[in-house]
Amino acid sequence: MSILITNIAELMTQDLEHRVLKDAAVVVEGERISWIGPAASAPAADDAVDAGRRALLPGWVDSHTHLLFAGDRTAEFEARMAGESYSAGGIAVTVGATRATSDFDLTRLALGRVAEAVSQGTTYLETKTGYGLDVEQEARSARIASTAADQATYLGAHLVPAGQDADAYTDLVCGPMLSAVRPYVQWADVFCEKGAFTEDQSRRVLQACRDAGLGLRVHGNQLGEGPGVRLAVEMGAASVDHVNYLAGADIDALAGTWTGWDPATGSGTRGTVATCLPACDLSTRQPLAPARALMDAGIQVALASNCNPGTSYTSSMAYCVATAVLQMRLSVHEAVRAATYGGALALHKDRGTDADGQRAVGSIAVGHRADLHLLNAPSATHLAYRPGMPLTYAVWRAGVRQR
Ligand SMILES: N=CN[C@@H](CCC(=O)O)C(=O)O
Ligand SMILES: [Zn+2]
Repeated sequence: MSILITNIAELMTQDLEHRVLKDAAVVVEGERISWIGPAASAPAADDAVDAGRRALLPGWVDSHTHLLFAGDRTAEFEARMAGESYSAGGIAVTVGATRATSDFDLTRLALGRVAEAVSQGTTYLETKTGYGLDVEQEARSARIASTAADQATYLGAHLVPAGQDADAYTDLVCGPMLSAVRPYVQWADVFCEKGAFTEDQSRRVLQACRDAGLGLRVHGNQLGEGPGVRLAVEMGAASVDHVNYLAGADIDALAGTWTGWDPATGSGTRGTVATCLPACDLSTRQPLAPARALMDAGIQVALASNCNPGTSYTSSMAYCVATAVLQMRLSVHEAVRAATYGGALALHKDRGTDADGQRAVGSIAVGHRADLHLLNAPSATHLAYRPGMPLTYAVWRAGVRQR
């Protein structure tokens, strides 16, 4: 079954050549993109969709979410808006509510959040554990995460549960808890921050998870300068996320990880992606991550929602893109790239076509997964020009129309 999407006013491919095509068409065959080019020379297909002179982008790739949670933290948000500052301690409230929720309800909540994200143009997403914090509960969250999201991350090292010794809990995270979640996850993450895990504890977690075959990610430099970014670089993490408080040495260290990668071909060794989370920065009233300076230093940047009940209760990637343009000084093309190709880089899904069956996401190119987002607007510029407007018109995920 093939579908021709034609009459596209602007096709923002986010491919390696950064092509933006006018008056374009795309053919989808099954789950893959089989042709892109000028609408005038498009081949025939089984079915046709008239894009009505709208803009077509890759679906959003949300590389950082925490969707496995129950409960409510409205009061904490209200207190923050009244002047309180965010602290990691609020995580414990969500842990209590999550533990008290049945498998059925936790699954329903997670799937509902994925559906919400997809309805706004997200077509590929990662989600994390981290609100279970004991062996049984983390394994349950990992199992549900593996069915709800495209990729799952183990975040047993999110917070030391009240009353437990931090080093003893770190041993648990590195030992029995890791064994229990291992069948369900591709990645491990650690919250390396004052009030969460120290540099040494974080390194131990990352080493154990790397030895178990997991890829690595780090929550770092969110609430103050600290060792998170440099630890992520030292450990070869795929991404370090938040990156609000950076010293010059942090930027240099991240930039150094990208010297073996060729952006023109997308080949070579990927470095550590700096993942900026603008919705979280606004909700916690932290300074916005310096996305402009990171890009200018040659670092690959991703934008992600960080959807979670504490610091960022939104899965709107369009909101993140608008903020990145309006306040972080990225161009529209750069912001959309960070929210699509950047996320794919952070999740190691930027490569792969027919030959290996891996199917890249986050860019529109032949052989890539047909993850497409048709805006109800003639250009991607409208994402920042009309912030907060419902601009998602149609979404295809792996070739299947979602809305
Ligand atoms: N910073 C650590 N973890 C989450 C927030 C978790 C929470 O407060 O529930 C984040 O990425 O912002
Ligand atoms: Zn997070």
